[in-house]
Amino acid sequence: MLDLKFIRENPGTVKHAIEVKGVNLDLDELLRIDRELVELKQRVEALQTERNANARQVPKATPEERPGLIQKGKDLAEEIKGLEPQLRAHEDALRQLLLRVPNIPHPSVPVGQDDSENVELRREGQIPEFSFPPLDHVELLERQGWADPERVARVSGSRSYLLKGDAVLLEMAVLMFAMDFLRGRGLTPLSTTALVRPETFVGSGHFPGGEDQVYKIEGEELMLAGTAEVPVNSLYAGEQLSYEQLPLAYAAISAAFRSEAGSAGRDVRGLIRVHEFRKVEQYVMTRADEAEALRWFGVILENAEGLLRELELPYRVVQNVTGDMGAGKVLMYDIETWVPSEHKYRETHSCSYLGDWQARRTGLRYRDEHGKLVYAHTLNNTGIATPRILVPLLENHQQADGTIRVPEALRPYLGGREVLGVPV
Ligand SMILES: Nc1ncnc2c1ncn2[C@@H]1O[C@H](COS(=O)(=O)NC(=O)[C@@H](N)CO)[C@@H](O)[C@H]1O
Repeated sequence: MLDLKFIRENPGTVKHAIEVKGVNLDLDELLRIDRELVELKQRVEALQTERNANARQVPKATPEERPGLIQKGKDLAEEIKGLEPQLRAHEDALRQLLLRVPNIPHPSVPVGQDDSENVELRREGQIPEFSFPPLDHVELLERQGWADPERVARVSGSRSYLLKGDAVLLEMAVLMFAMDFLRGRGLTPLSTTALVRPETFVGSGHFPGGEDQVYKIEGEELMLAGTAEVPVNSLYAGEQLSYEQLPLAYAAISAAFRSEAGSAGRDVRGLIRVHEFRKVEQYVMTRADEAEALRWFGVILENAEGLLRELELPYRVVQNVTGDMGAGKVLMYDIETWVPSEHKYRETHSCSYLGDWQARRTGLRYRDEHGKLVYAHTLNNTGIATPRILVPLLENHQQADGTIRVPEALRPYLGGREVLGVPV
C-alpha cells in the first residue's frame, strides 16, 4: 500500500506504475472517492461543530427558546447519523482500492510485459559436459527406486510427489544445510506453520488478487500459505518497534502450498511444480532507508548465490521487468539454476525489495532516532525450496552409472557419503 498523501501528490507517477506493471486499477476513481470522502468528513465536522455550539446555547436559553434549540440539536444529530453509512461505504471503497495500488518500481527496473523479457545480469558456474547421455530427474529417481509417482498420484492426485530412500535424506540434507548456511550468515532460524489467517495474505500483498493460488479450508478462517513470507511478514503486525531492534533477519522453514491455478499443462511431470513443497525463506525487516534496504537486497541475493555455489550448481541472475515483478515490488531479481534435461535455466529463487508497501498493510512501524513513528521496509528471497532444487541437483551431479555425486558441502549432512544411489 502507498501513502495516500503520496498518491494525491504524485498521480502521474502512480499511474505510470499501474501501467507498466499491468495492474487493473482506475486511479481517477480512487482519487474521486478520496475527494468525496474528504468532503463528507468536512460536512460531518461542520455539523458536529454546529451541534456543539447549539448545545452550549441550551443552558443559557430562555424557556421559550429552549425547545427550539433542543429540536435543532436533535435534527443535527439525525443529519450526522444519516451521513454515517455513506462515510463508511466511502472508507471501505477507498481502502479496497488503496490495497490494489502497486508500488513504484526502482528506476533500474526495465519496462516489460512478462518473464520472457527479464534481463540476464550474469551467469555463474560451469554448465556440465556429460560424457554419456544424461538422464532427466524423473528417470534418475525412477532408476534408483527413489520415487513412486503412480502410487502417490492415487493418493494425492496431480502435482504431488513422494521421495524414497536416499532421495529423502538428500532433501532433508539440502534443507538442513540451507538453514545452517543462513544461520552462519546471521539470519535467525524460524520454523513456521503454513496455516494462517486471511489478513496475513493482505499483509504480504498476495491478496487482493492471488486468492485463486491459495488453498482454503472448509469452515475454517485459516488458509494454507504458499510461502513462509506470509506468516513471517505478519509476525509483528501492528507493533511499534524501536529502531535498535531493526534489522530483523530470518531464515524461516515451512511447508508451502499452492493451487498452481493457471499453470495447467506446465511442468506436469516431476518435481518442478507441485502443490505442497518445503522452503527455507529469507525474510528481512529494515529501517526506512532505501540505501540500507538495497544493501540487504544484495545480502539475501548473495546468500542464495552462496548456497548454489556450495551445491556446485550453475545458475544465472536475471532482473525481473515491471510486468513480471508483481504489485508490491520495488526491485526483483530471480535466480535461475541450470537444468540439463531442459537445456535451460529454471527459476529456483526470487529476491524482492518492497519498500514500506508491505509494512503499511501490516501496520509494522518503528520509532526512529528522533522518536518519529515510521513504517519499516521489507525484503524476501528464497533460501532453498525443495523438491524443485532437487531437479538441478540430481541432473547436474548425475554420473554415468546413474548414481549421484554429493557436493562437498552436503556430505556432512549425509554421513560423509560422496555418492548416493547404486550403479544402475
Ligand atoms: N509449485 C511449486 N512447486 C515447487 N516449488 C515451487 C513452487 N512454487 C514456487 N516454488 C519454489 O519457491 C520459490 C519461491 O517462490 S516465489 O513465489 O517465486 N517467491 C516467494 O515465494 C518469495 N517469498 C521468495 O521465496 C520458487 O523460486 C521455487 O523455487
